[in-house]
Amino acid sequence: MLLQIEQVTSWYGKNEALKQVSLSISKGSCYGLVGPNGAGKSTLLKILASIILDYQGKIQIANQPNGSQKDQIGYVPQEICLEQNLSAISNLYFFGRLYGLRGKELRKRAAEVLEEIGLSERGKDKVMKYSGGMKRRLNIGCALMHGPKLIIMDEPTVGIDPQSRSYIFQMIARLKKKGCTIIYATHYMEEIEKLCDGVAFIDQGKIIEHGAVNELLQKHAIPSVFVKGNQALPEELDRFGKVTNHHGGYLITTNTPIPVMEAVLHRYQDEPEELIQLEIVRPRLEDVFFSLTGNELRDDKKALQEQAMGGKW
Ligand SMILES: Nc1ncnc2c1ncn2[C@@H]1O[C@H](COP(=O)(O)OP(=O)(O)OP(=O)(O)O)[C@@H](O)[C@H]1O
Repeated sequence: MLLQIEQVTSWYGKNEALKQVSLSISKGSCYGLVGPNGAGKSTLLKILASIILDYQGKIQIANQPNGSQKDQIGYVPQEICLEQNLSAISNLYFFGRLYGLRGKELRKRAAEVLEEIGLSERGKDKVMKYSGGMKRRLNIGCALMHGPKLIIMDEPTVGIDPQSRSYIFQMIARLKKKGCTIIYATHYMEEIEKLCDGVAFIDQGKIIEHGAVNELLQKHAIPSVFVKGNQALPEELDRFGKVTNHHGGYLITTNTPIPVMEAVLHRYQDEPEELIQLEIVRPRLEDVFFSLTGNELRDDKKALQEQAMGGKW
């Protein structure tokens, strides 16, 4: 394990923002932290990054005594934290100096990071001329200057275009390949499915479930078979699972999709042209969250997506 979080509890005044949070995160993994607004994600990440120092519990990075983790961690805050009047290179120099880099070493590292975030050609431009996506990438770059082994990203894809999102995903894959560990907080389940090996669901300051993404899908969510056609459904399908109307067809929620599909194919064998669609619908992490909490991840999902994408998701 690279990181052990044990029984971490934290307050803002009387508001208990984190309640006995415990997690183990292995080296070289990308670990997702998902939860609705106000769940406690940012608070946990700020504690890990030593921005919030007042908490109860224990945080241990492998081979580091408790409390000396700062240099091992790169923190990408939710808000863009850049000096708009300076160039990308100057911003990188600033963060590099904070971590003790100087002279040749500082310049070399800034050039490497610019390359890594795909901004080498624009390094001398002022940040104010950058698009939202470029600023996000530079925001990440600043956290990479000191070569941390644990990188904490707090919703790094909010407000960016699809190309920059995809670029950030590729960066994360490269960082993982180099052996870095990433903790990635987001509202977007599809990002977790794409990027993460493990995930923790957090709600009202508590971890409500955690584990490998595939295991959680298997444990909590049931696949379905979608059938659309001009024949009535075979009656025996009722015994395989719940049948609901869905998009002009039927959805049979079942742990045994193959016999369901066989029964449907049997029904249509003499008139196959009458069968319009037959497919297994795999469960999504969104379904797992819903089955655990009874809530959608976000009531304001659409609003935030629209804000993020300027209407285009
Ligand atoms: N600076 C603060 N002062 C007082 N309360 C705060 C502060 N920051 C967060 N909180 C409260 O702590 C709880 C956890 O907030 P936190 O920002 O960690 O959640 P989050 O999951 O990151 O939410 P979001 O997705 O909206 O960023 C919420 O009830 C929030 O209102």
